[in-house]
Amino acid sequence: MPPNFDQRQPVSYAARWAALKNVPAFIRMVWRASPGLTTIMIALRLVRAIMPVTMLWIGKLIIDEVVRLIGLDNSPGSLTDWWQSGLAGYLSLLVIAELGLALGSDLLGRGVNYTNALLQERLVISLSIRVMDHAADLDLEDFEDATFQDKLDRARRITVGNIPLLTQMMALLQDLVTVASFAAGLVIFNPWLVVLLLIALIPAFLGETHFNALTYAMNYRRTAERREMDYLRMVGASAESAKEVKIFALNGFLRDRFADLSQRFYAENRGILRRQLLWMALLTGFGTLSYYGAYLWIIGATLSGVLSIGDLTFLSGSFLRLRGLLEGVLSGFSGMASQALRLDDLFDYFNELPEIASPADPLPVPDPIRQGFTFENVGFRYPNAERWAVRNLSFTLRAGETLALVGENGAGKTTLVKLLARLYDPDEGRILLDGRDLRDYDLDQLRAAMGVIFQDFVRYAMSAADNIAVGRIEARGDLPRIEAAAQQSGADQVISKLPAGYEQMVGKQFARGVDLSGGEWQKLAIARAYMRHAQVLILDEPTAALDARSEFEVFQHFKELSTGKTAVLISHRFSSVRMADRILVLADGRVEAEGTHAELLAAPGRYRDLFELQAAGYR
Ligand SMILES: Nc1ncnc2c1ncn2[C@@H]1O[C@H](COP(=O)(O)OP(=O)(O)OP(=O)(O)O)[C@@H](O)[C@H]1O
Repeated sequence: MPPNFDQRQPVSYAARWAALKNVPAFIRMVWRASPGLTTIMIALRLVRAIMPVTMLWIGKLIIDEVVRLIGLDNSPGSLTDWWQSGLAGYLSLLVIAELGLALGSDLLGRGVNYTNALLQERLVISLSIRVMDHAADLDLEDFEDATFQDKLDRARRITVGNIPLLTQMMALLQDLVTVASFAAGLVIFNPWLVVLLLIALIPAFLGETHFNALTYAMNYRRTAERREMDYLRMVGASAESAKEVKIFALNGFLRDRFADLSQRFYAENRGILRRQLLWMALLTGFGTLSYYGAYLWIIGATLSGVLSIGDLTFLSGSFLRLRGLLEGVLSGFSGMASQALRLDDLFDYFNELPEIASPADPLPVPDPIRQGFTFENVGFRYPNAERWAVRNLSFTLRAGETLALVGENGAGKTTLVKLLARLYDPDEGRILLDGRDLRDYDLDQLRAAMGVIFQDFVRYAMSAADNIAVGRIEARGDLPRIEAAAQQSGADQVISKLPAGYEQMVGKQFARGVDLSGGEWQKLAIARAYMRHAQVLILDEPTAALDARSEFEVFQHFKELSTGKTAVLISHRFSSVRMADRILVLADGRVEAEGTHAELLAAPGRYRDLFELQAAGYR
């Protein structure tokens, strides 16, 4: 196994910021996950946002009132005297209000955390469901594309665990409102204070952004080296490589290579850090100067009586908090940009649209099918494949017949079945059902009319009953029907040996699961086909792991149960194939010969050769 280190391609600084474009769509997703919780969350955050300025303002009123009371002639001495004099009524109200706000702020904080946790859960659930639903709509072809698989994998990973962007976005909203409320407070006293504040912050902010961009660009430029360093670190100290590193005494080599790379990195990084140190010292110094300029004005105005002592505390408090808040807002945007970048994967995935779908005005699938399916010069190539999997394929699958497909590995048998079930559409030619193109029919009805069991059927880590019920999931609660299907495929014998019978959990993924042999799994899978009243039954070699007797029995059952139905079976065993009404011999994606077993054996050709080869093995 290759050492596991982050292989994601990084993006440029500009692209990172551009990812903020995803935020509106993200907000819609949050809203859709839970309109109620989103509203409560925003309301709580908004109330919380204006609390700091309100508390500071009441603090100012308290100080002004205290100063006024102290200045009174004959002011009472102790707190009790004050209380009895009735002079401190307004002050008491203010203090109670301040206390109430402090308690309320705590409570609100907890409310925000609670709502946030619930909303996170709702969002993860709703996104996971959307990812699953969307996967069900997409074409099989998409799943065979490596780029798409990466996309799907990353989209799925986003929906596991918390989504930090949600919390970041809400916290940023709250901080922005708090900033606005403090700034409004400053404007009331003197609009120039806001200007001074901006002068104090903007140069430092620009400087910080510039150096962040430089560091980011350096990391971006050195991606290859950084990944090599990660790789060396992994190989140098991991369980997978420990054996070889010891045997070949590679430690010194790996360490020197790592040290060499990191030294170059270090030198460049130090250069940036030095310049940052100088510039930032200057710019923040400038900021501090204008901050104290504002402070000077505030003190001056207080001394000259324009401002009260309460105003002084309010303004200096506001100034101090605004500085911290604005820095937080700026880094909040930057954090949001990185998180929003991860959403690209999710949106890319959601933007992928299926090509195989029902037409606008679909035909109903005929019941019963009268003529059957006709392949007319069908050609199909898998995505990104050079070779045609099938080409110039022409034949008819007649309604009511049992057709066997034979051919060597890679001849195109499974591909033919996938085309028949419209898991893919042909690239050339067409497939007709009762004279009309397969693409004109309702896709859901078409799939419902077919029971296909593939050679690589899924082994569900669920109960034995559910493993059969997946063939017709609506009938999951219908045990007699499940039992009948099991009996028809021979799965009933497997299930009777399980400790918990039909309720037995199979597969080893979960505790209490009992694993089955390949042949036993196949019997469960084949029962799925009998769960549906399909007009067309297809068994694509799901019997490979069955012993000869079981396969014979399975196919005999299949033949009996498919009387009057259209059936296709794929097998490499001639004992099974010969039961079919007609046999198609495929080679290189085309029909090479067709006929009954007897007809095909009578003439020289691939069928006879293969048959004799197999027969020789048993002699
Ligand atoms: N998902 C895929 N992507 C690319 N090529 C594929 C894919 N599946 C099959 N092929 C190719 O298409 C050709 C036909 O494959 P197909 O699976 O239809 O053969 P088959 O006759 O069913 O073979 P087998 O007897 O081994 O099951 C082969 O050359 C195969 O390599």
